[in-house]
Amino acid sequence: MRIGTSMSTKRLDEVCVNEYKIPLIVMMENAILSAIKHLDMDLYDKYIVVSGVGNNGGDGLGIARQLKARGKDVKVFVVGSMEKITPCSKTNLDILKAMNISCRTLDIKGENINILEELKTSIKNSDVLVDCIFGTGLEREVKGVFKDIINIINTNKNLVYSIDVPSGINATTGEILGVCIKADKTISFEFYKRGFLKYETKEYIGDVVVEHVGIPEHIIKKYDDNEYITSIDFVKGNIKSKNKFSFKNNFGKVTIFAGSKGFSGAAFIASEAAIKSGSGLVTLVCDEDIQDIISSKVSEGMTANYKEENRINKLIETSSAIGFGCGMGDNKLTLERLEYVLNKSNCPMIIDADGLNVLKNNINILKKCENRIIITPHLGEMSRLTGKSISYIKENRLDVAKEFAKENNIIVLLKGYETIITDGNILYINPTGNSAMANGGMGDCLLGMITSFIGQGLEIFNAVVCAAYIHGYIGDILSKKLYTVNATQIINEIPSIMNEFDIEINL
Ligand SMILES: NC(=O)C1=CN([C@@H]2O[C@H](COP(=O)(O)OP(=O)(O)OC[C@H]3O[C@@H](n4cnc5c(N)ncnc54)[C@H](O)[C@@H]3O)[C@@H](O)[C@H]2O)[C@@H](O)CC1
Ligand SMILES: Nc1ncnc2c1ncn2[C@@H]1O[C@H](COP(=O)(O)OP(=O)(O)O)[C@@H](O)[C@H]1O
Ligand SMILES: [K+]
Repeated sequence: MRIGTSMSTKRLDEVCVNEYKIPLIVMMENAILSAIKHLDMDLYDKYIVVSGVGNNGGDGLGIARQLKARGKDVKVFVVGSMEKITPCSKTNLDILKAMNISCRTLDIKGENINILEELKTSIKNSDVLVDCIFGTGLEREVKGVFKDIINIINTNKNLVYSIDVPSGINATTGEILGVCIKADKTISFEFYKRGFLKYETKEYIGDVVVEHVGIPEHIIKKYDDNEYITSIDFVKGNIKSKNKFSFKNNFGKVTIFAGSKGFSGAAFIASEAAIKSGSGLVTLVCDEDIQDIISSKVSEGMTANYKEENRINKLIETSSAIGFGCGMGDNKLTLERLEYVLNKSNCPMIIDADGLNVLKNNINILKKCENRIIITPHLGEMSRLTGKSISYIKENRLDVAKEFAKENNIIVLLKGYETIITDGNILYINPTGNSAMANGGMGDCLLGMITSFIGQGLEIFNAVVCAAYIHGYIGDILSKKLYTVNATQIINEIPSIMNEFDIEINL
């Protein structure tokens, strides 16, 4: 699914109208027809449509017409200066009038008290309200009669469906411009609006569906912003199939540097996650004093300790991916080890936890490793790395992650609700995962999965996107029956879920 801003919508509209000669009224009618599919017409008969005078309002007027054509009871309220009504909205308003569909207008300069009372009563007597006051064209604080209407809708609430965006939200930034409709469902067009990704907007947008307005795929592709929400089909398309001729060398040899005294769990989880994700060979490098404990638990993996220099050098040279950092300790030795592995390796390297902590003020050591480093910080780690506050990063997650990735020529996976994966140019939002997974070890598990997927030969960026998706997908399945989901429970489910994703097993 594509992510887009108000600007993306505007640019796409202009290109379609000017270059491809698709009249706006045609796209509007497509928008109308795709929106009404979501209005639960089998369940509800009484509708109110509240429209503005922009094209979002035009969508609403067309929806009213289509509802009437399906035998529904529809009342329409139009708010705004009639001299500003857009041509397509005017066309739809004229059709409504000609069809004698009840249509009340609230002019911003007029005395509207009686109509506002009528709106309140109508809401109470209806099943569904369709909100088409503002769409992507909202650009300043909502005031006056617009504000009154939105407050009335929110306080007398029945079921509210917002078209394109809940009226009152800035589609690009997610800022609430004074007041905003609280939608139960938002039926958006072509793009999942970038503003919806701001955590504070979740109470306004409800469930979001993204519908099409009839623009051919190749045109959208040409003008999209390279920002997407990962789809299950994308993941299925990228998972490597095991065919009958495969043997272990086909599935990568990975090395994981993790663990220290008191943190052997992190090393175990990361290695076990890599094994269960399908790596051919997994070796864990750890301190000698925890090697035995881990060896006894990771029966399918190998272990090495830091004293075995030749062996480690060989592992670094021959690995197809290296994971680094979980439970290693935030200290000088970890930094030295990180520099050592960075210098000696050529393969992709995934850095997490203490590997990130020691990078603070030392980010320049990544400079010579162009295009093969993936970092997987949570907000706290990202704050230490960038020197920016957690609240600033939270507010500007997408741009902070993108800029940091671009500046350092790395892939950034910024963890949390709706994890971000970006290389500074392309950005994916991961829609899976939940708060039952917010506990120790989850990040170690993710590191193991990413290392494994890259080691198995998936394209690096796609591997990160797929690992994050499957990690959260398993968490979502487990959380349906478990209050809390632990990393070991995720690990146990990886093989069966991978099997589900590997749809084209070539037997
Ligand atoms: N490609 C697409 O995605 C399509 C989008 N369409 C619809 O078109 C919409 C965009 O239409 P518009 O660009 O006309 O924008 P809107 O319909 O969002 O409205 C903009 C109008 O509101 C006024 N306005 C802005 N801020 C205000 C405020 N704070 N108080 C009072 N008035 C304010 C503006 O002056 C303008 O008249 C989309 O959201 C979508 O619903 C479809 O109709 C056609 C195809
Ligand atoms: N509320 C949430 N919604 C979605 N995913 C979550 C949520 N909380 C945690 N996760 C996922 O769980 C993992 C936790 O990683 P991290 O914070 O590094 O944990 P730890 O360091 O404790 O192992 C991340 O992949 C994160 O995206
Ligand atoms: K709207």
